[in-house]
Amino acid sequence: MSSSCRVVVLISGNGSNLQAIIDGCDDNLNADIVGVISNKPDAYGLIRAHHSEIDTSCVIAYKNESRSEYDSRLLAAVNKYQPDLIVLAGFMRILTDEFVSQFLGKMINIHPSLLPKYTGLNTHQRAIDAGDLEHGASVHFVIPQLDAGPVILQAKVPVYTGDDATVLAERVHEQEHAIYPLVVKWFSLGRLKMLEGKAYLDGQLIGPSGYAPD
Ligand SMILES: Nc1nc2c(c(=O)[nH]1)N[C@@H](CN(C=O)c1ccc(C(=O)N[C@@H](CCC(=O)O)C(=O)O)cc1)CN2
Ligand SMILES: NCC(=O)N[C@@H]1O[C@H](COP(=O)([O-])[O-])[C@@H](O)[C@H]1O
Repeated sequence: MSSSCRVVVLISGNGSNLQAIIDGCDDNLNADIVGVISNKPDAYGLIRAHHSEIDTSCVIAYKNESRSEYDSRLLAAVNKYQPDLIVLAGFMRILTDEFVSQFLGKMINIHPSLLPKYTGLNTHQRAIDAGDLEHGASVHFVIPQLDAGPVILQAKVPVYTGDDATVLAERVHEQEHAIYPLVVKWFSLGRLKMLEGKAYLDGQLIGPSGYAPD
């Protein structure tokens, strides 16, 4: 059996996606979360990690610290774990090109929209305001350009009349918790790769809207 995939998860908040991946790793013996790093000391995801006896650390931004200086400290904290995969799970900082370039093809993110729609923040309200009938989440490889990396897997949810951002977010979260652990499993089994800026599963090119079974 190949050695386990060493996974480091970066968070900023509640950590429900972290929890889904923790739970998923219990079944997927090929992945092992070796560290959780937060930029916020009060992130509930740190509690979740502690409950699962996962090592945690905080990298808190100093006042007047440049983005590059912060990312240098974050890089040192990440590399202590010697990860095979970095998972951004509600990590709410834009990472510098220098940081991202260290982990091309081994860093993924979950974004609460059907990319390429609604990169950035406040995606649920933007979908509601636009009158969209469907919304969702996307798992993608991380590249320097924000939320622009090749999409790996998407999940769609309906948008109902009367939805507010909180209700829609909860509907999206349910789908996030299903797809993110699956993508981590694919990567940990060596099935998922990023080559020349494109995502491949089992050697097959993944389309712009993510993997779609035949
Ligand atoms: N270089 C990259 N960095 C990050 C990516 C990426 O694709 N490339 N994904 C994001 C995750 N993300 C959306 O999925 C995201 C996170 C944060 C922000 C943002 O505007 N952050 C602000 C601070 C906001 C806050 O503190 O609430 C900032 O960093 O100035 C946008 C999108 C992770 N990083
Ligand atoms: N742009 C990044 C972004 O908005 N990510 C979103 O933050 C939430 C984190 O929830 P969690 O802390 O419960 O996993 C998730 O919905 C994720 O899609």
